[in-house]
Amino acid sequence: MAVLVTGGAGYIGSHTTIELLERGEDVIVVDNLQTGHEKAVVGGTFYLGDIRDRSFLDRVFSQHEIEAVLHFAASSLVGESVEQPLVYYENNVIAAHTLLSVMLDHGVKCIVYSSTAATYGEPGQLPIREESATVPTNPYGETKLAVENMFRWCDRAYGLKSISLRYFNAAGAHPDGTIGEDHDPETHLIPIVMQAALGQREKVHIFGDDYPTEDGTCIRDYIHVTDLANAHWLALEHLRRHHRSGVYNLGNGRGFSVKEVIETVRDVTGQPIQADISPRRSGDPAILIASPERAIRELNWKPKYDNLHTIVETAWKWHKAHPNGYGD
Ligand SMILES: NC(=O)c1ccc[n+]([C@@H]2O[C@H](COP(=O)([O-])OP(=O)(O)OC[C@H]3O[C@@H](n4cnc5c(N)ncnc54)[C@H](O)[C@@H]3O)[C@@H](O)[C@H]2O)c1
Ligand SMILES: O=c1ccn([C@@H]2O[C@H](COP(=O)(O)OP(=O)(O)O[C@H]3O[C@H](CO)[C@H](O)[C@H](O)[C@H]3O)[C@@H](O)[C@H]2O)c(=O)[nH]1
Repeated sequence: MAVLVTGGAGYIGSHTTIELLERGEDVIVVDNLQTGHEKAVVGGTFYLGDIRDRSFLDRVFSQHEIEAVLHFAASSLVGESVEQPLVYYENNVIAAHTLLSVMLDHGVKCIVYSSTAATYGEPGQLPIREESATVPTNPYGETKLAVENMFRWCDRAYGLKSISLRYFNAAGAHPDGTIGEDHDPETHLIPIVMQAALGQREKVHIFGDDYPTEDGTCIRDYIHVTDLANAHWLALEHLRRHHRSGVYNLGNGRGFSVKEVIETVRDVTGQPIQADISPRRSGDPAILIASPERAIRELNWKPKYDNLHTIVETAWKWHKAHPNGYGD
């Protein structure tokens, strides 16, 4: 039996593919490479194709005996989602609908899903627990939540079992430095600061220093991509054993400000890194910190890279060796 990974050529999907291969799983990756890289897929069977294409998916499900799906494929830029909501409804919601109906046609009833802290919107209380209100403030979070809800109803109607993993800020790279984050355009803070350390950007723009935090900059909960990958394996095992759907936060439960992140990158890289204060980026909540208690308790998840310094070190190893990402 095989595990199908949609979006397995992307940042988090490629790290999870390695984790699955190391666990002895038979892995099938499907990706249309809209933001992913074939070079990031280091094993398993790769199919170039789009999950919105029902006949393509049908062929993959007919050729392999698929037991479960890990669903990463999506569009995931918050700003872009505000400008092009219909693109997000199509690639996140309609695509998930196609995937689910093909899965059910082939009797596959087990899925682990990449959800996000963006499903919560502006948090009412910290740390954020899974039962906190979900009021997304952008189409990205809205479409991710819509798919979680689709799973809930499909469990009731068809017995589909799903685990939705709400990641906070994915960061870092595989500790061996062979795969890492490569997005174009890059919008995430840590790779942007790395680009400044490499001299590829003159400076980092800090989006606002008038937030209600100690140093005025936004606070986020950075979680290592390898710890996310491991959580997917644990979620899959949980579904295999308990056949019970659930929603889990994945974060370290500790927050760091934008200024603290930049300072840590200065420390790790030894580069001075210029930064200026720019206007706020619209839609940024001041503080997002997870309560990861449920995942620790129920999935037996133990994040290994739980300090920012180590997270940044792994990112630096990747960026230093691959200054042009997979284009090298
Ligand atoms: N990076 C983060 O901090 C973060 C945080 C929360 C949630 N997520 C979610 O995790 C998942 C992976 O994120 P990532 O950062 O690895 O993104 P990514 O863009 O690197 O990976 C997404 C992959 O999916 C592929 N893809 C997109 N649409 C497709 C389609 N229609 N058919 C086939 N392949 C398609 C892309 O080519 C890419 O390889 C996404 O669902 C994202 O919403 C990411
Ligand atoms: O050049 C930059 C880039 C980012 N930031 C700041 O750094 C923090 C982190 O920003 P990222 O873009 O790295 O991450 P986000 O917190 O915006 O987004 C992440 O968390 C979201 C959930 O809220 C989504 O899941 C999204 O996919 C995921 O990347 C934010 O305060 C942002 O304003 C800067 O100051 N300058």
